[in-house]
Amino acid sequence: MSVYSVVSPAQINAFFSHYPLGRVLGFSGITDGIDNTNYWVSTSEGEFVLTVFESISVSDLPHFMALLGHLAAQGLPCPYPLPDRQAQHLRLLNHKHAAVFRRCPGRAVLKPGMTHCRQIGWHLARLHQHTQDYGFPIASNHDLPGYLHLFAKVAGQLAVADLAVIHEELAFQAANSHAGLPTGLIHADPFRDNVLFVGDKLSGLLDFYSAGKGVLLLDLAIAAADWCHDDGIVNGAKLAALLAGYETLRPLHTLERRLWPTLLRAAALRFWLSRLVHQLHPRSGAITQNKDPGVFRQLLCQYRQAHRYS
Ligand SMILES: Nc1ncnc2c1ncn2[C@@H]1O[C@H](COP(=O)(O)OP(=O)(O)OP(=O)(O)O)[C@@H](O)[C@H]1O
Ligand SMILES: N[C@@H](CCO)C(=O)O
Repeated sequence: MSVYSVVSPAQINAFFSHYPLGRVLGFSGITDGIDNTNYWVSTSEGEFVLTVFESISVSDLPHFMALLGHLAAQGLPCPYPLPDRQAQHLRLLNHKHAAVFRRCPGRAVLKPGMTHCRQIGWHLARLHQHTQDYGFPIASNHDLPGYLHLFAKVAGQLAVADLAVIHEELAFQAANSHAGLPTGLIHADPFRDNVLFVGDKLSGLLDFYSAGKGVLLLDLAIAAADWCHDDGIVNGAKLAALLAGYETLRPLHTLERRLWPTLLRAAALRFWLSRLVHQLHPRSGAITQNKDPGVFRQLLCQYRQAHRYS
């Protein structure tokens, strides 16, 4: 998260007065993440997170709020928007839509081990199972047109060597369609900073604002891109643990197994491109993060090398 919308104590107090959540005792901006503005808020009733939505379209927001309610009702460890005194889940703050969530226990694990990789795999399978019949109306942009859209934003500013890798990879992805793979609701951003653990137990799966209908296996490939390497060096044992955790609940189909190396490459390409967009077109904000795009270039090159010899 970054803080783009700066709010005053008076605004926070006024905002929270619409909720039956007690008296505000203090608040501070959260620096993790990129897309929305988040604040920790302590009240006399407990610990909360206030999210000010910065870029999600107003027409999409109710769908995300309903999805979070559905996931929580299914017993997934996901924060859901708390209702205000009028039973509304969204309110305006500084002319932007905002919502309040209970703060989940736990911390993000920055150096995950096998158990963590296994658990995120298992929870993604659980997410996919519990949303099988959930009609989510938003399509994921994790597909070739989405990659091309991101690439168009940065192509003019890239080094020749990077352009060559990206062009080759886009051509490879175009020639290896994901058609026929099982689809459903995907989280699309199951990065380490969106997952909390208490000890070795997963206690929070956060940030569903990239979710959409897409290829299920992409969720695993995206998780692999963030969880299954050690400082940019692919860790095969962690990849195996991620897959094993997932397959405990949902064994992969033959086509999914065949396309796994292709999807690993797609996920690395996607986050290389999206981080380049953030780096080369930064948004202004009071506290903002810039994450390294290079790690995904490095992963993509390793995946390509491994795929060539597989
Ligand atoms: N309900 C919650 N409980 C505990 N921590 C939370 C909660 N909601 C958000 N956070 C914290 O705030 C951070 C940012 O939240 P979130 O990931 O939703 O923001 P974002 O800007 O949408 O991020 P991203 O760039 O990953 O899309 C999380 O990494 C987590 O540390
Ligand atoms: N998790 C993504 C940002 C998602 O918007 C990244 O680290 O690049």
